[in-house]
Amino acid sequence: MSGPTAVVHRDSSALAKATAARIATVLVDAQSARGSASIVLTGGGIGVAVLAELARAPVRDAVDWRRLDVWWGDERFLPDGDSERNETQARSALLDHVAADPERVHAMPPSDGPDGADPEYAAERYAAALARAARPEDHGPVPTFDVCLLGIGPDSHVASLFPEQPALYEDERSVVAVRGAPKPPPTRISLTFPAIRAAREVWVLASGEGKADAVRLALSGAGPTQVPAAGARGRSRTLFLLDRDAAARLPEEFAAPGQM
Ligand SMILES: O=C1O[C@H](COP(=O)(O)O)[C@@H](O)[C@H](O)[C@H]1O
Repeated sequence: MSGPTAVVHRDSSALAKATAARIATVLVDAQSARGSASIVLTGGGIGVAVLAELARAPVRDAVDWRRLDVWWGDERFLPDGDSERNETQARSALLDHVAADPERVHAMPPSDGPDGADPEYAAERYAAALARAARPEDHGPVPTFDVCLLGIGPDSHVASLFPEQPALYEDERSVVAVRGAPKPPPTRISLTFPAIRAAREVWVLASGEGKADAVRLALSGAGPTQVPAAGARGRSRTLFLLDRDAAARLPEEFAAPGQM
């Protein structure tokens, strides 16, 4: 796993634009090197803003959207089309505006889907889809995602891995149901740490002063049980992509003069 690097942008708009450009570059590079690319999307304010910027950016035309697998890091377990679903928001921000292959857009099941309102079955279904997509060279039950985007909550949750919850201890399953989440809605589906850590690159996105303490803790050597974002690491690279407000309390070793 790679140690994290922090990159600080002037404000949330610059953060969203720069991250959109980064995504396009990573996807183009992956398609050039391996024929296709894969990305894990996040929900949340800055995560969806990044997708909207990517939809607007001319560089989006450099990506071959049909050779892309789209996965989600977590989902709010709500009916299909609910405006609070991460899938619904990602579709309206980006996926409805590009020529993605519907067969390669792998949304997490909704609460009125084939498993009904049972998030455990829905989590198993998603884990099975990931396992089918994994190839022998992936060495595990999930594909080696090219990039996994994660938001971070003020409580330092990433995906739907909340502090002190049982999902944090999962070391076998790639996807779990989460019940009793402290942030609504209480029922969710989430990738686990082993699935997140299968990604080549993990990017934690944070905007706003309300995230500054969570970012500081995640970069201060805290344990992932108390500070889940501290456990989000990529195989090759881990980036914390921040605006100045979210970076306001960075540990000294991350606060490079050129970034502030
Ligand atoms: O509920 C969720 O929240 C987090 C962070 O959201 P934000 O609006 O505070 O940035 C997000 O990462 C996660 O995917 C989502 O389900």
